[in-house]
Amino acid sequence: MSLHLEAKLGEIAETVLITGDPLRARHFAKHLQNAFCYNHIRGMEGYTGLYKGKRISIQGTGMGIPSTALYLHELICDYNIKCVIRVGTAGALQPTLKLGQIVLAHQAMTDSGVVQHYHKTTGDYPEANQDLLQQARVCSKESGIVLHEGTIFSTDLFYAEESNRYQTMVSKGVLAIEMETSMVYAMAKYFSVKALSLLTISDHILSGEALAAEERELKTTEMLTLALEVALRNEHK
Ligand SMILES: O=P(O)(O)O[C@H]1O[C@H](CO)[C@@H](O)[C@H]1O
Ligand SMILES: O=c1cc[nH]c(=O)[nH]1
Repeated sequence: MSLHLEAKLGEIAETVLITGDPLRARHFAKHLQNAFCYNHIRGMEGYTGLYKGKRISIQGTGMGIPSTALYLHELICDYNIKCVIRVGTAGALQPTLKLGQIVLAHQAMTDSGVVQHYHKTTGDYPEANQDLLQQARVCSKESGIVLHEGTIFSTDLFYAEESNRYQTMVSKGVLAIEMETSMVYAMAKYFSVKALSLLTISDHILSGEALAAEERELKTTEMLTLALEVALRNEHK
């Protein structure tokens, strides 16, 4: 048991899928066999079950870097997890991206002041684990689920008032914006844990179009399938 998770030692698998919405974790857990809920503290549900015979956990983290960093710290330092795959949603920044498409985040820029606590170098950005990136490409090819690969941006501020806020990101070719990946990649590297982030486009920053809540659940299932296949093939070294 840790401060915010009541799972017994051994109840959380070495590979954990994380997602902002704890109800999405509950929904995703329906894709596992024999899944059980190991955490109810603060309603931040977490489940462990089997996918094609492999133990996998799915944990809600809440929105944003502070909440995600707290759960990820406890998962790594108190429950010894070895691999984390974020399955989240993001806003598209490039006109070529369509609602429901999936982004594979190579690296994540950020405006957060706390990521530097774990990512101490300047001039580069926290990156995905290369083995997991490669596995995601293989799974994408085999399943026919298309991935859009590139840089994303993790922000601390969902709503911002400047009209030109996204201009630089768009012109630099940043694919999408969300609120956690930069810290997930930075912490994972710091603690020698593997990390990958898959993001379903839930809205379009440029056009304002957005998926309805029920559509969002439907569209995120493809991303979940891909994440489970990556998790299945991942070996801990
Ligand atoms: O769908 P999730 O994983 O919550 O991710 C995105 O959605 C939330 C904002 O609506 C932020 O957490 C953002 O990163
Ligand atoms: O952080 C996020 C997540 C989804 N869509 C956005 O526009 N921002």
